[in-house]
Amino acid sequence: FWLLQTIRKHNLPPGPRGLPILGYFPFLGTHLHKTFTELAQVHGPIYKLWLGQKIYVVISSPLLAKQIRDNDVAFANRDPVIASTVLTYGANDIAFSPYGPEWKKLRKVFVRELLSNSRLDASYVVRKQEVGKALADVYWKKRGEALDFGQLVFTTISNTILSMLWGSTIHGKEGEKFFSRVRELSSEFVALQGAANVSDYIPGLARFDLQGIERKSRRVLEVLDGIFCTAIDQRRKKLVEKAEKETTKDFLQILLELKSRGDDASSITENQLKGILMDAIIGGTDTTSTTIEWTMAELMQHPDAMQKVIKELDEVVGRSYAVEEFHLPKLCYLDAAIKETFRLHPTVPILVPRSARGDCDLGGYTIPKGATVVINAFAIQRDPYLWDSPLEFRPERFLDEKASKFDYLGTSSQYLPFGTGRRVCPGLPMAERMLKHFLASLLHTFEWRLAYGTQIDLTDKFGIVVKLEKPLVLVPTPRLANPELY
Ligand code: HEM
Repeated sequence: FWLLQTIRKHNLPPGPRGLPILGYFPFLGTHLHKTFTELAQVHGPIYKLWLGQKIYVVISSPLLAKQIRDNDVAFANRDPVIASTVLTYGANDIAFSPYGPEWKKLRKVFVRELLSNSRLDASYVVRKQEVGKALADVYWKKRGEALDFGQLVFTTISNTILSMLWGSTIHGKEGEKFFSRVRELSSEFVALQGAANVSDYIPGLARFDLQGIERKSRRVLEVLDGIFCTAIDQRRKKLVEKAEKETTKDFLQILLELKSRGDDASSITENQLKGILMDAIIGGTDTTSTTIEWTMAELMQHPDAMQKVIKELDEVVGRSYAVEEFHLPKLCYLDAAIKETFRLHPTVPILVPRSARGDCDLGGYTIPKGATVVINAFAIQRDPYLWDSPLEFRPERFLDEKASKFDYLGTSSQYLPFGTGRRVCPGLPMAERMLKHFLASLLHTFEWRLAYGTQIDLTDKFGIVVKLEKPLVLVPTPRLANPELY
């Protein structure tokens, strides 16, 4: 009855038929971004899907994405799946809290206190140290040997983020143990969030938790929470002792200071503090490291483009120096290669779905309150009406003057790897620095070739973050003569 009422009352977009009760759920396939793209070819740039009792509206044109941005507040809610809600302390984080004063406060804290230019300049020392450790490790232990490039990058990026979060809180062997446990759990976290859970679509079944996803999520949360609590306790002790005279505060210290401030405008609860830690670990690690891996795979596949990147590094940095963050603005070809990789392989291809805050109009249709709205960046960024030879890897398309409109803020609705509007990714400045600096360092210090008997395979594997299906196995050979640079 409720369903019929919704259908009758609203001028809903067209869409494919599904099965009774389950809707289109059984037909989604394993690669959601591709299924959504194929459906757009049949049903147009805006269509709806019933998934169980939920309406999904999928957008695949820049014009409609722009309409969403222009009417941003109307689409500024999220509709987290059960796993996301559990794992973020009941959506007490930035990514999943509903649009409103609490979300605004958390986002402001995150952007101003953790990710401002001055904070990021101050934490460069930590990023540089972690990149240095990774390069030294490859140089002394793995040069000339086949290594899993994705694993190297994931470990380094997660260590970098964890060091920025609470690096000076937990030291030595204990720190190493913590880091490796968090790394393992964050992969599980991402898998749970991406799993198709029938409880999300048929709320009446949620209490049975048929696939056990809620139970597993609670287990992962319990372990991560234990780690957070230990880190917080240790950091609190240090604050009380006032034993340290650090010039750089880690993020945890800044967050604890905010928590104890006691004014409503900027103080945060313990759950919100942990929610922010979770966002930085989960939102930042897999996304950034996967982008580095995709860019490397494309460059290995396109030796001409690789040569241009290397030549630029030799000119801008020189073989007697290490890459520093201040070199990054001058590495224009590398920047274009990364932008082109994001276009072809957006790491978060259907972005993080939004939810309509009330009934609203979009493209001549009514989007009912609570409907989930998905922008298919993957489809838009490969649309042959928008891009010349869209399936070709051509960094040059981001070098001419016209290309300057394609920034990472979603200013052009044709290019949206970090989303758009007020919920655009707040981690962007940190992601951009980390990924460019680490990738540039890897390419500057080593020459990479494919391991014997392997080839580049650009097949992707869907999840919230889309990865390479097969590992990229490469052999590094040192390029720089001075061992002190490693
Ligand atoms: C290559 C790296 C990254 C990519 C591709 C990426 C992509 C995205 C996308 C597509 C969204 C959704 C935007 C929208 O709804 O319009 C998002 C949101 C978010 N990202 Fe990122 N991200 C990256 C790195 C990071 C990092 C390093 C952090 C944290 C340190 C981070 C934290 C977040 C948070 C907290 C949100 C939720 C924002 C909100 O709902 O207000 N991300 N990201």
